[in-house]
Amino acid sequence: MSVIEWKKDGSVAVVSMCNGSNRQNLEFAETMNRIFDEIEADNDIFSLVLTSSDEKNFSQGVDIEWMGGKLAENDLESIKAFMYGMNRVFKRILLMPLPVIAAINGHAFGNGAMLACACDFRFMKKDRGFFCFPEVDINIPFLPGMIAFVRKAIPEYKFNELKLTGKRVTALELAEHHIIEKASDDIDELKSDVMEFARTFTKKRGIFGEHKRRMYKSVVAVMDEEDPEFIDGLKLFVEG
Ligand SMILES: C/C=C/C(=O)SCCNC(=O)CCNC(=O)[C@H](O)C(C)(C)COP(=O)(O)OP(=O)(O)OC[C@H]1O[C@@H](n2cnc3c(N)ncnc32)[C@H](O)[C@@H]1OP(=O)(O)O
Repeated sequence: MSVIEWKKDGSVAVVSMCNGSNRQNLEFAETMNRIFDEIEADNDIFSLVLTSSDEKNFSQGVDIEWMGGKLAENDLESIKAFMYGMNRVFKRILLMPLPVIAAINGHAFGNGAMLACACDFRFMKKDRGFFCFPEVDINIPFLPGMIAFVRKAIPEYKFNELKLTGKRVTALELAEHHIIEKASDDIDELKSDVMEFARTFTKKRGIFGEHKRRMYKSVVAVMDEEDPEFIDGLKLFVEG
């Protein structure tokens, strides 16, 4: 079974991460990029909802165990392919010529939280699930490109707090700072809120894509120009 699946619901593509905690590894990145190819090729799709079928998790971020295994095998190329693959996922969301809406149905940690931040809009349910950047506690620095695109989703004062404390927050706190459109009561309300919002979009791809290209030009430049130094040099952890 695939780690990510998608289906069409009218003009909306619903992409569901379906591998439990949805840890991100090379297979995750390659599958997401393949699904984006399929969605972009279908001109009857006007919005994309990104969610997970798991009861508890949206995505818990990087698959640290997979990465540790690749390091132990000295398979550094797979790690680099994963990092570039995820950057491609983030960049494609930033530039996709249709709205990408995250339905955060559970825990969104690290790269999982970042995945939601790359999206144009976010909704989250409030009864269970935390949003968190734990990197400060697990010795993982953000890539420069990550810092650049998270800033478009989170006000600077709040990003400063979340990034430097590593605190876990719920949908209610995210809604207070307009990081999400709405804190939905439960999974059923989340689904209906997100689908109702997604269906309001029937914008032409040309103009929608051009808006996003101009808005995120400087973010994409950071990803293209500054990230390779850290990925190619595998400067992914900080000691001490
Ligand atoms: C550059 C990028 C780097 C990376 O990506 S690095 C990887 C980063 N990822 C991580 O570090 C993830 C690591 N994973 C974890 O730490 C844990 O795997 C989780 C915290 C994600 C989940 O832990 P669990 O114990 O399975 O969580 P629960 O059972 O869902 O919740 C624990 C308690 O918290 C309550 N709770 C959860 N959400 C809410 C909410 N929104 N409002 C109020 N309470 C909530 C629950 O009910 C429960 O409580 P009760 O223990 O009493 O049953």
